[in-house]
Amino acid sequence: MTTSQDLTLRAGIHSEIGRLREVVVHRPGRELDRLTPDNAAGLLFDDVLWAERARREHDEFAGVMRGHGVRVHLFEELLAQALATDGGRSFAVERVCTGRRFGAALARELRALFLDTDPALLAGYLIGGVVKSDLGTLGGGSVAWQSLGADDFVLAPLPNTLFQRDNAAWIGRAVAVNPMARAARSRESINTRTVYRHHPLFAGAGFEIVYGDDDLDHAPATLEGGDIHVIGDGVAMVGMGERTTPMGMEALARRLFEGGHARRVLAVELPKARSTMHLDTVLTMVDVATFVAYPYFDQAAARVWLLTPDGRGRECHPAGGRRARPWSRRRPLHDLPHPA
Ligand SMILES: NC(=O)NCCC[C@H](N)C(=O)O
Repeated sequence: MTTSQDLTLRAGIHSEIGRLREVVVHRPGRELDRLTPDNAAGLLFDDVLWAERARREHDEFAGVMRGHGVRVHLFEELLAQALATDGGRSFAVERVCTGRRFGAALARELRALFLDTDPALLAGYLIGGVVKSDLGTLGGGSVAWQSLGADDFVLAPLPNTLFQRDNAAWIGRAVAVNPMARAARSRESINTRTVYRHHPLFAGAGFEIVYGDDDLDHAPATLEGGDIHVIGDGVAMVGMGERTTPMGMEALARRLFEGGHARRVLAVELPKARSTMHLDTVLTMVDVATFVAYPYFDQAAARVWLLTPDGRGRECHPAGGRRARPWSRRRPLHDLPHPA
């Protein structure tokens, strides 16, 4: 059960460890059923998941959160509700059905079809993907269509919708709709923007989208929410590694400062490897000055910069030198010394 219809939203994230009141999660859908040994790696999965089991586990998890008084919003429902508005539907359809993605002839037909599709079914298509046989007879003059087999994807599935934290991140009352580093996840932003722009739940929620809510190609200034930790007291920590680049981090920091959403950003360099894909892969904040750390992440070797609203980013060296005295083992991260 979701209460997304209730139009009062307590929106904002002010720390990693405060009380959770509202959460957006995605219940695994058809996109997970569509993972195969052949396409898993391209869709950024190490293996094929047991989708039915994932759904059961998801339902239990959501139930536990509800039991603690958390209002749980299911992303696919939010998307369907946003697509039920005229503005939301045309916003999404225009951006998904482009000539570049499908060729002009098929794009035109898909646009007409999707504008006329039931919102819940369309939300399922936009997340779960579409194979040729889902659509019946289409594409009279389209070579792109004719060249597809019955089981080929017309529209690829987005199985990483599961990782809701990555595509949209809240920092205080600021939202970044993140330009994703991998092509397999880039379409997630269209779905997320559709929800934030067109779902009535967010209409009066008093937040500002500070990054990514446009049709620009932001690469190489990519940014993923798993790299963003809201430490508290106006400080955000951003990992830079395989997915988030220094340019993406700087763009976010500048927008956060301009909007008064943060007073400090700590940028932490991560090894560019899958095992340290995001900051939240290696560090989890569990109390005001306590993190659980991935043991193979060499904290002492990590370079850290402090960015301030004057537009400067300065590397932080703890007293005695970075290697001589690993700050991360002695001080809470939000207590880093100010650079000289
Ligand atoms: N924040 C996270 O832990 N995100 C995990 C993302 C995994 C996903 N398969 C990806 O490669 O993007």
